Amino acid sequence: MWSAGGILGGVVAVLTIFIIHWTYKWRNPRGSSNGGVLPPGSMGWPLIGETLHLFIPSRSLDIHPFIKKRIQRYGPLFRTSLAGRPVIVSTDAKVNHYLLLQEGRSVEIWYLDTFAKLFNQDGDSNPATFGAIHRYIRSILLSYFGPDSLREKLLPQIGQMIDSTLRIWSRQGSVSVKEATATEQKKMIKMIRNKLREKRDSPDQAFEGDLLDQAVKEMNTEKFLTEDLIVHFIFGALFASFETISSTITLSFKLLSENPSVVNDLRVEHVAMIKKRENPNSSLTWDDYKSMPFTLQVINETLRLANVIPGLLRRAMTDIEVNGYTIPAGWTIMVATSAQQLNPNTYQDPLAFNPHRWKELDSSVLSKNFTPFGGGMRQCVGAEFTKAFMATFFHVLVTKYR
Ligand code: HEM
Repeated sequence: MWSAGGILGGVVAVLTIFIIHWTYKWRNPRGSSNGGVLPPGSMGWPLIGETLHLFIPSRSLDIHPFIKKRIQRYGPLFRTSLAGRPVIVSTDAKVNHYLLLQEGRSVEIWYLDTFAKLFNQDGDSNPATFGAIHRYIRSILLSYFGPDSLREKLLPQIGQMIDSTLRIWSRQGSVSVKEATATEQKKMIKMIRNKLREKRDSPDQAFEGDLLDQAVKEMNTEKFLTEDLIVHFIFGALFASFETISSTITLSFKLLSENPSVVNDLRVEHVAMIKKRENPNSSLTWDDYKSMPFTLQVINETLRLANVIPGLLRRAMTDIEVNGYTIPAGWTIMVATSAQQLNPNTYQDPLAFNPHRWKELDSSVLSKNFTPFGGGMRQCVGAEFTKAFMATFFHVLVTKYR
C-alpha cells in the first residue's frame, strides 16, 4: 500500500525531473533540424530569459551594457531570450549588412510595437496584403516627405516652424520636454480617428490636401485601406518621425553646447552661405542644404552617437548559416547596428563627438558601419527629411542665436 507521504514524494520527484528536463531544454535549444550549431550565449531564466537585463535603462551614449558585456563574453554573434522569444543578436557589420539585404528571402521584418498592429502581423494578414500595405505606405510617405517635396514645399515650412518655436523658447526661462504617456497616445489615436471621420463624411469642406486627405480618398480604390489601418498608419508615421527627430535634435543641442568650436565652424559655414544670397532672411533652400559639407558632417556625427534605433528586429524564415553558426528558422534576430557605429576599429575614440572625423572616413567602410536609417528595402523613408530638418535647425540656431 502507498502511503500519502510516498505519493507526495513520487509527485515531487516526477515534477523535479520534469522541471530539470524542461530547464535543460530551455537553456540548450536545438540549432536546427539538421543539427546546426547555435551561436554561443545564454537563454537566461525560463520564460523571462534575459529580458530584464536589456530593459535596464542606460544613461550613456555607449553600446547598451547588455550587448557590450555579451560581445566581450561570446563575440559579435550571440544567442539570448527576450520577451519570451529565442533571439540571435548580431553586432557583426558584414552579417548585419547581409541580413538587411535578405528581407523577403530568408528574413522578414518583425515589429513589436505600433507597426505590428498596423500590419496585423500577429493576426490573419496574408503576405500579399502585407506587401501591398508596405509598398503603399512607403510610396505615400516618400511622396509627402521625400526629396521632391522637401525641395518644392517643405523646407521653407520647416524653416518657419523652427524659427518661430526657437523664438518662443528663447524668451522662456526653461523649456519642459516630456514623453507621451500611453493615455496621451490613446488620446492622439482618438483625435486622428475623429479627423479621419470628419474628412470622410464631408470631403469637400475638410480638404486640406494633406496625407490624411489622400489616404481617405483612396479608401474607395485600395481595398486594404480600412479606417483602423489609416489611423494606425498616421499614428505610426507621427511616432516614427517625432520620437526619432526630437531625441536626435535634443542630443545635438547637448553636444553642441559642450563643443563651442563646432558651433563656431557651423556658424562660419552658414554665415558664408547667407552672404551669397540676395535675400539674407530667406530660409534654407535645397541647394543650400546640399552644399554644406561641415553641416552634413555634424549631422552624421550626431546620428552616429544618437543611435536612436539601437537594433532592428527580423525573424528568420529559413535556417540561416553565418560565420559557422546557424540561426534557426522562426528565431527573432536583433540586427544591433548601434554596436557598428561605436566600433573603435572604424571610429577612433568612438564616444567622442568629432564631426571632423567624417572627412577621412572611407565610404566603402561606412556603407556597412554607418546605418542609422537601416538598409535594404526597409530603409527609412524619412532619412532625407531628417537630415534636411537638422540642417535647417542648425541654420536657424547658429545664425540667429548665441
Ligand atoms: C533621426 C531620425 C530617424 C531615424 C534614426 C530613423 C531610423 C529608421 C530605421 C533604422 C528604420 C529601419 C527599420 C527596420 O529596418 O526595421 C526606419 C524605418 C522607417 N522610418 Fe525612420 N528614422 C528616422 C526618421 C523618420 C521620419 C522623419 C519618418 C517619417 C517621415 C520615418 C519613417 C519611417 C518609416 C515609415 C519606416 C518603415 C520603412 C519600411 O518598413 O519600409 N523615420 N527608420
